[in-house]
Amino acid sequence: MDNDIQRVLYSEAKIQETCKRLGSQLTNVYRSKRPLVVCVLKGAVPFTADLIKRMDVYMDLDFIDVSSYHGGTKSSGTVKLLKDLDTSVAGRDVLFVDDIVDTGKTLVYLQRLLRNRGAASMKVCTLMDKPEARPSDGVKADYVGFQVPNEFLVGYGLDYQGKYRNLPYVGILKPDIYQA
Ligand SMILES: O=P(O)(O)OC[C@H]1O[C@H](OP(=O)(O)OP(=O)(O)O)[C@H](O)[C@@H]1O
Ligand SMILES: Nc1nc2[nH]cnc2c(=O)[nH]1
Repeated sequence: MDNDIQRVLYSEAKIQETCKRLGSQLTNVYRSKRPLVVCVLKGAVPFTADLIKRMDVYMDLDFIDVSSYHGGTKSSGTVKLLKDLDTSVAGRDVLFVDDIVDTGKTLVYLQRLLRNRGAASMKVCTLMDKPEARPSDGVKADYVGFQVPNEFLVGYGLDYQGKYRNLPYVGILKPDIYQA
């Protein structure tokens, strides 16, 4: 897989350092609460796994699966709910964990869905934020690892046609991979 990567943007060590920083920030925020951590499948799996180990709080963990990217590099614009939570969110302090906020459509969809179910609070922690991909008055993440350039990224959960999620770092693919 390494041969398909043109440039590494965030190394494994840098990502782990960032998980540690975000984890201690979130420990302070949720110290006296018991948050419901919602991992947004599938891309957020590696980040969620590393982040929650750095959060020294009592918490519950659940998973929701939504999708708007269908094998390519562009959002279809329509977010679909593929798997719902198992937990009731009424009165809960919800922390969404995602790998990237890009156009923000996924987040808008998720916040609307859970607001209607009576969550007490909703915050968003994302490893990567691509603010250039949405209007300046668009949705905002509360806790951000890296502000990333407006490019299509892979690795550490992020896929291209289902591949590269298991790379331990985040990078940019060589252009010929898209043409292959
Ligand atoms: O801000 P947006 O433009 O909505 O993009 C962000 C979403 O896109 C990716 O998920 P995707 O829909 O590709 O599903 P996946 O995590 O299963 O790959 C990523 O994991 C985010 O959830
Ligand atoms: N693989 C991948 N998926 C995304 N979903 C939203 N933005 C991205 C991105 O830059 N790369």
